[in-house]
Amino acid sequence: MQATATPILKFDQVCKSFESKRALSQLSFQISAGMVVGLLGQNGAGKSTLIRSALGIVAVDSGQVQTLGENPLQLTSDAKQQIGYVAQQSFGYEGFTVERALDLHRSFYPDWDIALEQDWLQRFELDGQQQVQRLSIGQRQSLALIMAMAYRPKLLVLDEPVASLDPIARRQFMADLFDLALDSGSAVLFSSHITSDLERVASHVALMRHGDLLLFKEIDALREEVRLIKFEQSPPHDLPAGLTILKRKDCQLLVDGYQGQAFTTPCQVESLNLEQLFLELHQ
Ligand SMILES: Nc1ncnc2c1ncn2[C@@H]1O[C@H](COP(=O)(O)OP(=O)(O)OP(=O)(O)O)[C@@H](O)[C@H]1O
Repeated sequence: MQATATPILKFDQVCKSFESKRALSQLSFQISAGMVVGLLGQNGAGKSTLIRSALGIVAVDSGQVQTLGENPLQLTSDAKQQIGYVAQQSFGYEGFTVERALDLHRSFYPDWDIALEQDWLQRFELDGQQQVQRLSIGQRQSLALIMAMAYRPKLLVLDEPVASLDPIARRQFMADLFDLALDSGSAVLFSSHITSDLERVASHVALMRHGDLLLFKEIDALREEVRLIKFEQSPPHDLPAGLTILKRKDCQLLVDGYQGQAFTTPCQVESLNLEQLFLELHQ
């Protein structure tokens, strides 16, 4: 996938603590148009704080965040019109039917794509006459997704968007996310605990632990370059050039930057899928 050079979201050395608790630690990364970035990390790793900082819901302590080239705490209405956001907890519109809720929501966005809205209503099998408060949690989440996507925002931010969706809706939604990013020149940032979804649709993965960004990497490059090296004895001190150690445990090293380098001591080199990588990093 080609990503243009101008970053849609940029974090530079960003730190954020809540009282003495560190939520973000020296975070730096950039997201450009066409990128679908999956944010992965344990509970409390800092994913929501990162997302909220990007949207100006949370003020960072130090470093710089730029969202669509602006300070997220002072976004212009023009920039706000180009951001779509679905939070972990669902939204209001109680007392409205689905149709009336969409009518109201649509009125805020001049670039609303009615065909896209209708298409998604059908895919999620949402009934326009249904009262919002009678929708199941998954159906509400589906409606929230339509509301965040139908104006084809330049930046779409989703905090665990599919956790409440059934596997069919989830698969469909994740596939469409990718298409949307490609078609509309959008960037997508989403958090998920479902590594298989993330592996299937994300172009990049951002892996967080205790507020640190351990890895921000293209999925294909991750498959190629992250390896678990199992040595017969303690790992040697002088490793081949180009390797970055992600984790050291007993006779094992988890490394990034593997390109077929040869080791001087006997070892076994194993590739990992995303779930295995996640487990290795957290064991
Ligand atoms: N408003 C807040 N006040 C105090 N502490 C907070 C606040 N928001 C987040 N934290 C703390 O910051 C850390 C990161 O939380 P965050 O919600 O960003 O994690 P997360 O990766 O999104 O977790 P989860 O997967 O459970 O949603 C946690 O230790 C959390 O307790």
